[in-house]
Amino acid sequence: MSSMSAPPLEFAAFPVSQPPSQPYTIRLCLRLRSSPVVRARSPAPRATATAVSTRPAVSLYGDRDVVRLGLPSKGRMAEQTLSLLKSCQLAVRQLNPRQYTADIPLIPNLEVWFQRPKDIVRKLQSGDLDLGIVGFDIVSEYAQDNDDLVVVHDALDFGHCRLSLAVPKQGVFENVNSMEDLAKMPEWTEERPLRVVTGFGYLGAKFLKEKGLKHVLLLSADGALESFPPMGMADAIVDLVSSGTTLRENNLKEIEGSVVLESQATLVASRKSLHKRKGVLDITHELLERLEAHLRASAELMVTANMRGNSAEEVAERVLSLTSICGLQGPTISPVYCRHNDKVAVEYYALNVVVPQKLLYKSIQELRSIGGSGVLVTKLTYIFDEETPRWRNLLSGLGL
Ligand SMILES: Nc1ncnc2c1ncn2[C@@H]1O[C@H](COP(=O)(O)OP(=O)(O)OP(=O)(O)O)[C@@H](O)[C@H]1O
Ligand SMILES: O=P(O)(O)OC[C@H]1O[C@H](OP(=O)(O)OP(=O)(O)O)[C@H](O)[C@@H]1O
Ligand SMILES: [Mg+2]
Repeated sequence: MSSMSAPPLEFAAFPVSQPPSQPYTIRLCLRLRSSPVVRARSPAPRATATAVSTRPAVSLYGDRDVVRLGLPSKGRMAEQTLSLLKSCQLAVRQLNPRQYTADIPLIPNLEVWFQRPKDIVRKLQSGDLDLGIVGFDIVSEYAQDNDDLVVVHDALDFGHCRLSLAVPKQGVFENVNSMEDLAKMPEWTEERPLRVVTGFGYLGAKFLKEKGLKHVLLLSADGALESFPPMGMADAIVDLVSSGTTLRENNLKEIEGSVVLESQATLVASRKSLHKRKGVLDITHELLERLEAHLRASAELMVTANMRGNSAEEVAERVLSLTSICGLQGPTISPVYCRHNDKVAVEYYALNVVVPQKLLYKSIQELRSIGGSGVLVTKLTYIFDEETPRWRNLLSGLGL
């Protein structure tokens, strides 16, 4: 668990028109950490002999030929990202675990950079990265609805979680079961607003405004948020939920309509890079094809079985009568030739069929019931379709 960032009022939602010391009602005009308002509240720096700039590093967009992919350097997404790429034959080669750079030998013109998830989004926006794998929550929070970033694959099938508001189960919230109930509570006033702590200032503020909450003070922290209400430091939280265990263990509950956003890992790209940097579009195409084909394949298994029969058609009739087996286009049935009394004969047919993983056992039982034997089951690496709709959508979104 990471520690809380201090101070929690970093993006307190005070109105622009009033100084922060006055009573405030949320107007949802957030000042993020490095905002002028926050800086204006710190004492002015003393003049020193050396001028030190604290501006963010500035990139020179056009300065490189190599394409850059940002991957999470830490946290729960890091390992799963590498393992997904490995399953797509795109193993990442990192010479030293402390190095932030690596490569994927199969794609020569690609550099991998390990970064914190939010920095992946920021660097995609600044042009220092071209592609990245990061949770949709982070994309939505840090890209803030502008269209510099393009989500190339929105469902990489790991890092599933939701961003949700939660309140204590007991006390004033005991009978609060929906966002409407929360918005109607008389307890929250200009003088005593509902204090909501979150690491998602942009999404949190937008959501609370959409839900019609009037008197809200948004507080910023980025770890162990579930401890804030029991410690009396906040009334509610907006945080990620996966199994729900952390909420439950801290006596918090989600309420109806409290989900801000559903999230999982995504492949994102910089729109500008897709348009302008040589090689980005081709690499994106290859990554997308491999990821889609692999994810599709990972839900299926290839089943091979021997079937006794008089003809391929007769075997096909029996197989197609089964409910669990239909294959991608239908089963492939081919004769198995063997020598019988010096003559080549066909007694068996080999059946090849792709079966959904969850129907495997049922298919085996059904195959046996129609005379199937010697059943082999193989994992599939890829199922490539003719063209991925995501690629078509990407091109049309780019106007290509
Ligand atoms: N409980 C969870 N279950 C599944 N996925 C999660 C969960 N919490 C977060 N995620 C996803 O994983 C991403 C990274 O979360 P993680 O907790 O590893 O990093 P972090 O919160 O930024 O860092 P840290 O927890 O080390 O402060 C999140 O942005 C989200 O997409
Ligand atoms: O619903 P659950 O499965 O219990 O998961 C939810 C918790 O997971 C994340 O915390 P994390 O472990 O990343 O710690 P953090 O608060 O320090 O980020 C998230 O911020 C929640 O606290
Ligand atoms: Mg975390």
